[in-house]
Amino acid sequence: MLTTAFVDLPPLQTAGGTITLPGSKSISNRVLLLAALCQGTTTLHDVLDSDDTRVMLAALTTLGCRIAQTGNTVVIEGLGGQPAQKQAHLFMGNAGTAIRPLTAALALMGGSFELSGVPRMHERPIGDLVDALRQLGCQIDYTGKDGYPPLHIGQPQLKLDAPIKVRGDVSSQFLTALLMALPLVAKQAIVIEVVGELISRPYIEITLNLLARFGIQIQREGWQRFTVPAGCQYQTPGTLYVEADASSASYFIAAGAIAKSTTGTKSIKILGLGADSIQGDIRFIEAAQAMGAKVSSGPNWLEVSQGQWPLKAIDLDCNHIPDAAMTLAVMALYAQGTTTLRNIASWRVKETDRIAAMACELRKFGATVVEGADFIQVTPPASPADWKTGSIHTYDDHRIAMCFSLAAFNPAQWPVRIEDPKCVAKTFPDYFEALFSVVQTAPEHIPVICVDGPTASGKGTLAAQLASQLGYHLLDSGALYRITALAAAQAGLALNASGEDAIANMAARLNIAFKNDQVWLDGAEVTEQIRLEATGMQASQVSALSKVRTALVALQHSFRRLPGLVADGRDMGTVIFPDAPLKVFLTASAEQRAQRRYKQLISKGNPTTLDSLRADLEARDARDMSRSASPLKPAQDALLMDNSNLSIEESVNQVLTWWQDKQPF
Ligand SMILES: Nc1ncnc2c1ncn2[C@@H]1O[C@H](COP(=O)(O)OP(=O)(O)OP(=O)(O)O)[C@@H](O)[C@H]1O
Ligand SMILES: Nc1ccn([C@H]2C[C@H](O)[C@@H](COP(=O)(O)O)O2)c(=O)n1
Repeated sequence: MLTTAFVDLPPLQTAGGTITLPGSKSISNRVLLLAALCQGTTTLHDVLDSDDTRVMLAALTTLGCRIAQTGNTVVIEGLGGQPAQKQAHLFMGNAGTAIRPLTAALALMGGSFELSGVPRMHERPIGDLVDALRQLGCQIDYTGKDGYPPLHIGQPQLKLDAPIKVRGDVSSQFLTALLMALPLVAKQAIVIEVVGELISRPYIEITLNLLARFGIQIQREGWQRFTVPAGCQYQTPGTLYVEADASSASYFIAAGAIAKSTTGTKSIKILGLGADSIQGDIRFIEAAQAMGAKVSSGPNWLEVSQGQWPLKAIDLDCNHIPDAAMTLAVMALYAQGTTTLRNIASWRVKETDRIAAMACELRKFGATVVEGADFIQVTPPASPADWKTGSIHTYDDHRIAMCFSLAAFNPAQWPVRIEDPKCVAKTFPDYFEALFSVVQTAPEHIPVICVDGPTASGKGTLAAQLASQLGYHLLDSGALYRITALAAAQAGLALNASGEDAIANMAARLNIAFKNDQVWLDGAEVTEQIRLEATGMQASQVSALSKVRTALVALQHSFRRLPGLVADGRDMGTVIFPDAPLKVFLTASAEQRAQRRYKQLISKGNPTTLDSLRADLEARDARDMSRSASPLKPAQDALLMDNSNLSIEESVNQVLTWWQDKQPF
């Protein structure tokens, strides 16, 4: 997962490949709770691992439920209708799919429970559910603001004869919560009457479908009246597979519709759900098709490619796909004409006020946006020249981060900045990694920051920190020369012109792997070995051989991957990435460098002397600078930085400032 302050998406061009999506949040949290409420053991496969499901799992564990988790498989020993702990404080984060059904279940079972969440959760209404539960005799108090969490739940005095009325026009989760919890107390039939027009009906269908899998057959009259049958009891289905998340699929369906196909790979194939999914957001496919997407499907898969282009504007009631409809709003940027998405009032009470947020962020691209109480209307920029770009504020809302990543396909080829990308952890922690695995762009669009300079100037330290702060890949090109030198020395080759052909041959076929902070050569860990001063000197020797340098070029280019690269070495800016938008030539006095290396080696327990180190590094620099093949020198357009008197933090901040100065946002 990207944990950086922002991620800059380079302009994207094509899409193609196969992706397996994480499990559905709606299904995961429902089945976790149902498995906890019933008697017996349930094994749930492909469960989503995200912030919201962790909130549910933590709450169930606190309530005394025995849960074993291995990867995405969760085995739950049900509580059999009563929590083992009758007193608890449960932190619900910002997980609406956790707090609502848990409130209902705990209020009916009774005890003494505090339910609270993040500040935004305390702004999300729950009053309609509490009102419904109070009709049943549940004891629920607001401990903050009336109508909103946090809540205190006490011991109920249940009266279940009269039909329960619940509002259905603010959130369907209130009805879901009652439907999931009432079987706990259904000694007699219990009737729920929905007041107002029920929104987001497909989510109720998921609830009914999953309840049926757990042995509860709810009787439904239209969308206004639901009966929980007398004497019904949760029964474990034993094993259950969670479908991939249909809302998460919307970003990849949209990418397939917007992007040109990659040559040879015709489309994006999405694994984990098919068009027959039980999730309401699967109907996003129809909306995407109406806009021009070409979609085919089979058991557990979807395949999407560009159909009509430009996309067609639509005017759609989105009540049935409230979450995925946000993706349509970004697709509208690529449509001819004005797209209107209606009946989306529920957006206003989600993770943020999504109508206001979407309007504000879409305007950053030059779109004309009209917003109303329950609709949004998007007219794209008139021509590629009218497109602008921006830094997308994400409001701690995973869907805003994910859907705006699609703006990186803009025809003006602007990069797009997404702030706080880790907010996707709510439902899709590895969203950006997944996106980068199925979208492509020309290498010259992928930014590279080059850091070249002499030995022990701090290149590696600087490059690693830049990469970590920008979420970029890292190329330590010196390590490649060090590994080559080690392999050559181990093979007994002469590290000079007489061994050049053999070493170059070997360099072209190196079997290396970088795993976390470890370096592996031919299945053996060589992390410490390649960092020895002696290996550095040998690396300097083999790096003077031009055939060896040529043999390592393709490998170095292969590190240029989305979303960007920081590369450190001697010839990054001059030879390997001459088109890099930022080249830094880092120096420090020989005295400073010798002292830094001295401290580094002594702290690792490697005895040495300052004088010998200084002599070695000066000899190494002299060879690196004087060789005929790609000598160490600043690129013509490099920015020079002498960090003799700068701290690491100051050096990093200086380069980040230079980098920011080059951005359009
Ligand atoms: N600005 C700085 N101030 C003080 N110490 C620094 C600074 N930058 C780096 N260092 C320290 O100097 C040592 C050498 O840094 P680093 O290994 O990053 O250099 P390098 O240029 O990559 O070396 P080499 O080319 O030999 O791989 C490290 O211990 C690092 O923590
Ligand atoms: N791009 C590069 C990177 C490294 N080398 C050579 C020269 C160095 O002395 C040696 C070890 O590099 P270090 O790990 O100290 O950065 O490898 C090069 O020629 N070109």
